[in-house]
Amino acid sequence: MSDEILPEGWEKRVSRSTGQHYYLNVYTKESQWDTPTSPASSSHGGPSKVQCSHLLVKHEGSRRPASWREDNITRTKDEAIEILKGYEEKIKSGDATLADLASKYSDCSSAKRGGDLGPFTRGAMQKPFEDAAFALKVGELSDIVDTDSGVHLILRTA
Ligand SMILES: O=C(CCc1ccccc1)N[C@H](Cc1nc2ccccc2[nH]1)C(=O)O
Repeated sequence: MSDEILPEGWEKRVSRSTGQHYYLNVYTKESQWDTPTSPASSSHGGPSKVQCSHLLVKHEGSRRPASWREDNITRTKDEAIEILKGYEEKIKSGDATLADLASKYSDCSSAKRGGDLGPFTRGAMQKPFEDAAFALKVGELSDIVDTDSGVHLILRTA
């Protein structure tokens, strides 16, 4: 039936020659006869969509050196990195969670949601952020990631 629910990233197609229906991986454009039972993976076999939370510390060189926390952010990039290293230690030692620290200190509007950015595919975020996020396993914390927005810690949550 054509109203079946398919895992993320698959679409149902009908073969023009045989009328047989098949399934298309929208990321790799590969097709298969069998009904897919898991989300379509990207060409590198990695996930096609991830969900992450992040903690952003902006600095004087940030694209927009302002946030809900501070109208004019003047800290240097080195100072921002040292601050983020402090948060990284607290998270890794179990003294705090990324969500707690992001809600208090992140210079991104996602701070209001504990740093949660929601699910996203490739192409949605700045490339250094995307590459770091898609390389993480679920539950894994990134190293410090540098983007035009500032410096980030990223936690993959799904
Ligand atoms: O771009 C946004 C909003 C991001 C967002 C996405 C989805 C849900 C909620 C927020 N905020 C920027 C700071 C910023 N730069 C980023 C770069 C990559 C990922 C998240 C980022 N956050 C800023 O405030 O300057």
